[in-house]
Amino acid sequence: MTNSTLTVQSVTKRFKSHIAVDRVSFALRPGERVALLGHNGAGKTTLFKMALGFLKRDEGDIAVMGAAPGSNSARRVTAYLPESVAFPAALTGEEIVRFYARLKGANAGGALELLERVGLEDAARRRVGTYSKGMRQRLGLAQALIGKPKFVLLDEPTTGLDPISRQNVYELIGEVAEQGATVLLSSHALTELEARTDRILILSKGQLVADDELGTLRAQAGLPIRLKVWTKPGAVREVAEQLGAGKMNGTSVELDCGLDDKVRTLSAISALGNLVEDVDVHAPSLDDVYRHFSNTAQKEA
Ligand SMILES: Nc1ncnc2c1ncn2[C@@H]1O[C@H](COP(=O)(O)OP(=O)(O)OP(=O)(O)O)[C@@H](O)[C@H]1O
Repeated sequence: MTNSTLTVQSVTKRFKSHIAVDRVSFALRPGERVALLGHNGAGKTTLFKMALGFLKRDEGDIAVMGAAPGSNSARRVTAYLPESVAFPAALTGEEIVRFYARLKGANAGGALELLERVGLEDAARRRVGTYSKGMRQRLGLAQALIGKPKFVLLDEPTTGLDPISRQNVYELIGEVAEQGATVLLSSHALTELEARTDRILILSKGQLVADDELGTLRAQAGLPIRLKVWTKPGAVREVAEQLGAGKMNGTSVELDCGLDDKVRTLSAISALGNLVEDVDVHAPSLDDVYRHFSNTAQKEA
């Protein structure tokens, strides 16, 4: 546990009689990119606020690199990007990053590089009041990353960003993690997280209902793999019969198989030779995995 960037041990937070976070435990290691997922009101922001020291927990323990959240040593290593960032409209992007660099005792050159890294070099001398929402969000990310933080908390960092900017944000997150920082981000945009995070945490009604790599969660969920077999013209029925498959249309046959059965099924398809033109293999998506764990938790509740 001493090696962890963030340690959360059996943490509970109540608002009057409502339990917002319920006995949650996990630990994050250096260099991990972790997605925190959950329905509206699941407790994600409450957990963030406790890790930042903005809110006191009712039970359990939280430590940021061994220090109490909100303490000087925790604040020195922590960066936070809230879902909506606000900056003084009259200042330019460059003035803002210079200001934060001074505040954090960081090098101004590095801060200006970050401004470039988020694609704001051309707008650096423009007043923030003229920035679009996406530009303000990117400025927020640059500001958060000043001073090479070790623990980076990002609350829906890609909301309001266009596809290229989203890609840039994930590239930057990847670079920061490669340098050893732990990135914990909350998001509802599951598709874009799939290949860009190392670990998934799912909260449901305040409880942590899943915590692992996507591949492991897929295996735990036991969801089927979907295969779509494109056939030679006129061969759909024969291929469907040979594979004992259910669904078919004019040009393709669809079938589901378990993870254990994937190789055997692909061999059976391959044995059909030139009756088959192509095969698409769809592993369960993060959306499917998320739905599985959330629905299971709701049913158990
Ligand atoms: N200050 C507060 N006072 C009372 N209840 C609160 C307070 N803050 C949060 N809650 C409640 O705690 C629960 C968890 O809220 P939280 O904001 O952590 O959810 P979330 O997962 O971040 O949701 P979203 O995806 O909508 O941002 C909700 O039921 C919310 O209404």
